[in-house]
Amino acid sequence: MTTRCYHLYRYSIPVDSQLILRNRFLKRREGLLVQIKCKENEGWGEIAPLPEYSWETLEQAQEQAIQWLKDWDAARSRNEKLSFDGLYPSVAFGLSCALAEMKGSLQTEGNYQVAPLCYGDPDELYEPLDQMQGEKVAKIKVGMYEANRDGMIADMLLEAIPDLYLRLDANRSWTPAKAAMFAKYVKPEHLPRIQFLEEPCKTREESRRFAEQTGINIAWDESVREPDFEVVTEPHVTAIVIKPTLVGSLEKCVSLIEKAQNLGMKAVISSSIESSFGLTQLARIARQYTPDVTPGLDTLDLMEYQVVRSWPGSGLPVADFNSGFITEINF
Ligand SMILES: O=C(O)CCC(=O)c1ccccc1C(=O)O
Ligand SMILES: [Mg+2]
Repeated sequence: MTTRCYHLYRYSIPVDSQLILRNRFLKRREGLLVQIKCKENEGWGEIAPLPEYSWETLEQAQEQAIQWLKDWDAARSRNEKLSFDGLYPSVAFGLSCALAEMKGSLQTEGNYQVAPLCYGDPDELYEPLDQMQGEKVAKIKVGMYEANRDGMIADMLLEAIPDLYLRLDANRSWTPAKAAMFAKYVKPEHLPRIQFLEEPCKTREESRRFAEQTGINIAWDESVREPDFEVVTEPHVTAIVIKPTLVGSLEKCVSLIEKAQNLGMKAVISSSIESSFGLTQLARIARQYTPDVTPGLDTLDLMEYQVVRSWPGSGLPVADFNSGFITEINF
């Protein structure tokens, strides 16, 4: 009799009609839930490649996950381990979470105090910021409208809320001239409360120059996933953003976190728009490995349902295994 078993489920839930990823509207968020059981221990993970960001499709991820589970079972019966090397990032992340849960190495408490995310209307921030305990930090997407408007909004919020810290995210959208235009509208005395601006310009070199010229701290996000990236100290680079679904196994994420922490930089655990299932695991990872940093996980409200595990305090309905949104994959 075998002591190991595993199951895969596919979820597909409707999302808020406004959600645009790069060039495309996302109508449903789809992904896999994997369950691994070994004797009386079990662990779960979410594998959810993000369209427009992940290189792998859900079909490719599913096929690879099935193969890995079969190989893992065979390896374990010879008392060997099976590594996550060569797997797609989303697959490595989901499987490594399932193993970590099973082994009890992923703690159960999470950090559900996230940085409220604003896509352009600053009025939406006042209420969540009012509810926030401890460090007041919000994240604003910039680079979608005029750069001077972005600058004015950031400046206005920093002026109106004296204990507010901001994270801004330009997703590499600004030319050096536009980035300079943004900076011009933020009063110098407010600049220290910009914790960081993620990837202001199209290239790392332009972003570095922007930081040097304006004194605004920056963070790497897209760069972290590029093959030549290394965590090193650089002037004005105060953080790296880690999106585990796009980065890879939990072990790989933890190694990046430790490198950043050793160099005095923040490592920010951030969402790739996972379901509540994956987001609650990310909140646990954040609490365990980045206890002093507010994670960037405020994306649950883009969805119309939660998936199986609920986020504390969320009022969204929870889709369970019998809901019709989740189907088992037989293999
Ligand atoms: O980091 C956060 O606070 C929220 C997550 C987020 O912004 C994001 C989510 C999915 C894909 C890309 C991005 C991004 O950082 O641009
Ligand atoms: Mg970003």
